[in-house]
Amino acid sequence: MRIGHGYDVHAFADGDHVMIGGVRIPYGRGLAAHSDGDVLLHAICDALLGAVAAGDIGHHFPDSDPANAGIDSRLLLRRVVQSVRGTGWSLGNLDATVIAQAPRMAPHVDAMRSLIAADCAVDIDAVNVKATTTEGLGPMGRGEGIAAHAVVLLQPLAARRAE
Ligand SMILES: Nc1ccn([C@@H]2O[C@H](COP(=O)(O)O)[C@@H](O)[C@H]2O)c(=O)n1
Ligand SMILES: C[C@@]1(CO)OP(=O)(O)OP(=O)(O)OC[C@H]1O
Repeated sequence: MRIGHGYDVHAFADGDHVMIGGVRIPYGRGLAAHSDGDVLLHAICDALLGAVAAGDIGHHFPDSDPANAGIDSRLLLRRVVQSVRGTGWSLGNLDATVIAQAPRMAPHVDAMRSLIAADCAVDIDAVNVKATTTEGLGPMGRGEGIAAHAVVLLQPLAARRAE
């Protein structure tokens, strides 16, 4: 087994929606980023890369590369999943936490889980997404941005086939 952790944060900027877990959530602000700013998917990518000691998302998809400008983070996640599988590991399960005072994540959590599970080629039961405010404390509590943590457990590809 291999374990990995990922963390990402993006500041709010002008806009009318945020992309979180592949879901477009209408909101009075957007997230500043080179890509679509999907902080949850970025944290998951980093957790997956961390689990196979392959660095981080910025190493594989630099924000200096125009090809990544405005890119759909689901594409990045699928590429990371392929790369992880190439090393002989596959996702066992993942658990993630979105830290945001607003907008509300709860109505969108099942849609996020479904998209993430599809991109990681696992059952939805292997994917948990939860959200918390910081009760108004700190930068997220002041509504300056959104952060996300993700933890993944990988299993050998052979073990998965044997299940
Ligand atoms: N952006 C958020 C933050 C939290 N939730 C949900 O609200 C519940 C209470 O959150 P706490 O701040 O007290 O941890 C919790 O069940 C969260 O799922 C949310 O939907 N969106
Ligand atoms: C995803 C990338 C690449 O478009 O850019 P951002 O959207 O700015 O996101 P960040 O979390 O800073 O991570 C890595 C980047 O290289």
